[in-house]
Amino acid sequence: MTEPPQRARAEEPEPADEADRADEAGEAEESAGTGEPPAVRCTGLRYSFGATKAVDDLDLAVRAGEVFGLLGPNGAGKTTAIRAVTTLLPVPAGMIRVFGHDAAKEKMAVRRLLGYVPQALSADSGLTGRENVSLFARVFDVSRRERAARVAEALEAVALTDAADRMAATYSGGMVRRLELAQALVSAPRLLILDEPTIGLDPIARTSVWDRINEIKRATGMTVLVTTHYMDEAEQHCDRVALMHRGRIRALGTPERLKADLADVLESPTLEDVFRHHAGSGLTGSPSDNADGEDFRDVRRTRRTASRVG
Ligand SMILES: Nc1ncnc2c1ncn2[C@@H]1O[C@H](COP(=O)(O)OP(=O)(O)OP(=O)(O)O)[C@@H](O)[C@H]1O
Repeated sequence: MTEPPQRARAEEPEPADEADRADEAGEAEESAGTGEPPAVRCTGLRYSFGATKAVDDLDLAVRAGEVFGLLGPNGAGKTTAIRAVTTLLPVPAGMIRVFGHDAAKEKMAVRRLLGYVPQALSADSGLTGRENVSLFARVFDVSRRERAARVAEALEAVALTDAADRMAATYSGGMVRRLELAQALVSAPRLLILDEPTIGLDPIARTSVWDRINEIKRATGMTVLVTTHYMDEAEQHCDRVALMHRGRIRALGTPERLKADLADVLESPTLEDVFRHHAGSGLTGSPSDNADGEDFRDVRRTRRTASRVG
């Protein structure tokens, strides 16, 4: 990855016209012909841990059926935002709606619509793959009559049928991640939320996880909301991305559009260049805006060493 020239940080991209802006922000989804509410709508979402504003006035609409990527460095607020969407963090009414249901007022309705793969390990190494998925089927109230078939389908969808009756402790990192996907899929969610689904995986395992996600999305029309540090994955697999920094969305749009917006100031910009432009000193003019000095490359290096499987 090449270093972006300094001038890219000092110049703002050309603003898009209002209609495009609204469309990029997801505001036009209801007039897009489906009449369906967005999969997720956050309106002025705020969440603080004591004095730390983890999410600060976030507006976002994820369209039904898209793969939406939330990108940002450590501490940007991505996990906090998606945990609020899952209802695991309480927020006041009116801030989050999932397929039209208010996350504060209709918590159970929202929970029934989504599958969540957290960043932390959620599979039990002392159970087989099938037992792990069955456990989630029970937790998510999949009827006893349907359970065995749904578990088998979920394992099949992530290509773990052959390994289903082996202990999860014998799985590779990529297989564990696919198992966690199966756990989230067993309740047939309309919205799949994935927090760093490929963290710590080698490139082949990363590809295999994304292949499964894309196939499931094609087969079911499921909406996918994903956080990732991997810009290449976001470019390749996300329909739209939001770049988040210090609790706020700094840019939002298709990867192509965000790069095109920067084309006037940088030759062949990458998504990483776009992020640097928006989250670096370019936004505030203050060099201290990225005072911790950490960028995606640092994050990627750190996370590559992360041990995912126990
Ligand atoms: N349980 C908590 N208690 C106190 N502060 C927290 C807690 N969880 C998150 N924070 C703080 O909130 C901010 C946002 O954290 P969050 O985990 O949402 O970021 P993130 O973008 O998901 O980062 P990462 O990629 O490292 O997971 C950070 O400053 C973090 O230190």
